[in-house]
This record gives sequence, structure tokens and C-alpha cells, in this order.
Amino acid sequence: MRRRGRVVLSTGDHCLVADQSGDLHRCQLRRRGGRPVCGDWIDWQAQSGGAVVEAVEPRRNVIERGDFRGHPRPLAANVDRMVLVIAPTPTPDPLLIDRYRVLSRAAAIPLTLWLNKTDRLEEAQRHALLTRLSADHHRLDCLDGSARSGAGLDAIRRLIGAGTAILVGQSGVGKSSLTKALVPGVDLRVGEINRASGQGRHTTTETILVEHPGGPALIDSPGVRTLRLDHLSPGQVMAAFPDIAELTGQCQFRDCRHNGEPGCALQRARESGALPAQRIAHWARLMQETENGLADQKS
Ligand SMILES: Nc1nc2c(ncn2[C@@H]2O[C@H](COP(=O)(O)OP(=O)(O)OP(=O)(O)O)[C@@H](O)[C@H]2O)c(=O)[nH]1
Ligand SMILES: [Zn+2]
Repeated sequence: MRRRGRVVLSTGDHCLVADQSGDLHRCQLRRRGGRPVCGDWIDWQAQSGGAVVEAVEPRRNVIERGDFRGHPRPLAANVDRMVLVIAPTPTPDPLLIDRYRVLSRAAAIPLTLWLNKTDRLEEAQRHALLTRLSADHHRLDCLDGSARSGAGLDAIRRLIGAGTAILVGQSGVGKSSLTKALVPGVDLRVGEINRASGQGRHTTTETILVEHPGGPALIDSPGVRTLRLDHLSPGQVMAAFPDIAELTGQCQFRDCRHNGEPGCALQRARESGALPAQRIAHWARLMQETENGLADQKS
């Protein structure tokens, strides 16, 4: 008999699948057919040699980042919201924030920033950090609080509702802690001790979905230093910078490279402070990366 389930972990030649009551089953992958990823809905079947994945249902959406060669690699599927976690430490990386904005936009998944560890901040520091984020990042959705103290958790709980949210961001910002705070009592089974570091620090090495049946599903993902986007198109980068897209049409020359040409609307916006120089620089850099990626694919 075929049964339906959701992939909570996909690794090697098998995946872990949660059934309707939340029980986990280890299912062998078929040699043919695509590899399911975290969040996929699948049909599976018990057989004498163990359970087997029979089919992967069509995806509502999929998050694909670039692997070490810049080729797209799916991270998770059927996601309702991406939550980019940042914290006072490790220091937030504004370019990484812009990279995730492009990624979420390309997958058509709304992005919310969660500033974590606010228990470590004085009110004035918290305020300053949030002010800078909103100045640097045009119309970024932002919530803040603490996985440790529980501050702000109600707001993010409401936002996620009974949907599926993926937590992404640098290592050590508190993605696993937030996952545990939002789905209490669940065995994350992440946080294997990082023996190599010898410091006993817990670090997530695999993307894993945890849920309460009927409640939210949270996908905890390994920390990243950067995020490759060269498999995306310049148009997909542009879509994440609507304020810049609007300006590029106002340059004097239609083929303006925004590189010192007379009558460049971007240069004007930078000089007048209408747009932060950093935002324009990030846009230019990501456009360049995706243009190079296109050239690589053609050659
Ligand atoms: N003060 C404070 N510490 C926190 C908070 N959330 C997490 N931490 C601590 O930050 C450290 C890293 O937390 P994790 O949840 O493992 O971070 P992560 O983002 O999952 O890290 P990776 O798995 O390496 O990607 C741990 O020591 C946590 O106890 C918080 O809200 N406040
Ligand atoms: Zn221009």
C-alpha cells in the first residue's frame, strides 16, 4: 500500500519521511528519479527489504542555491517563508542579506529577517541595529527577539502560522535554538558535537524539518559563510532591487553601464544619498556575478 509522507531529511541513498502522525520512516531512494529534498511530499511503500520512495510529488516551489561549481542545488521545497536569522554576533553581513533577498525572490518565497539574541543588547543598541538595517535594506521585513529569553517569539509564531518556514543564515546566529523554541519538545537530532573543532560546539550539518502535526513545520539549515547565486539570471537579481531597477530606466543613455557615464541616474542617487552606496555596490556585484555565470554556461 502506498502512503504519503513528507521528507524531513534527505541524505546518501535514503531519506527520512514523516507520516501523518509524525512517525519517521527510513525510505530507500529509487536509483532512477530525482532526489527528494527536505520538505518534499512523497509516496512511499513498505517492502520486504524496507521502505522505498515511489514518487516525488510536484513541488510548489524549491529553493536552489549554487554549489561549489555554481550549479544549482536544491535545498528545500514547498516552503511558505524564509527566515534569515542574524544576531549581534557573529557580525551581520549586509551582502549576505542581499544575497538571500535575491534567492527568496527567485523562489517566490517571502523573506523575513529575524534579529536574534536581543537579550544581549541594550535597548539603544537594538534600536541602532534595526535602524541601520532598515536604512541599508530597502523595505526589508524585520522582526527581532531572542530564542533564549522567548522575547518576540509570539510575533514570528503568528507569521509562520501552520505553514513551513526555513531558517537560514550564518553559523552561530541561533537557527537551531530558534527551531527548538518554535517547535518545543521535538527531537532535533541536529547539533552533533563538532569534534573537529574540539570545542564541543553544536553545529547543524544537514537540512532537517521538524514539526508538530497540525502546527508549523520548521526547516533548520546548516550555517553558511556566503551564498552562490551565479546560476540565477541578471533579471532575477534586478527583481530583488526594485528601487534600483526603477532608476536604471532614467539614465541619459539607454545602454548606461552606470560606471561614470554622464547623466547616470544611479550615480545621481548615490551622490544625493537617495540610495545607500552599499546597496548600489551589492546590486552591481550580484549583477556581475550572474552575468559571468551566464557567460560560463554558454562557453
Ligand atoms: N544570548 C543568546 N544566545 C543565543 C540565542 N540563540 C542562540 N544562542 C546561542 O548561540 C549559539 C549558537 O546557537 P545555534 O542555535 O547552535 O546556532 P545555529 O545558527 O543553529 O548555528 P549552526 O548550526 O552552526 O548554523 C549557542 O551557544 C546558543 O546557545 C539567544 O537568543 N540569545
Ligand atoms: Zn546609469
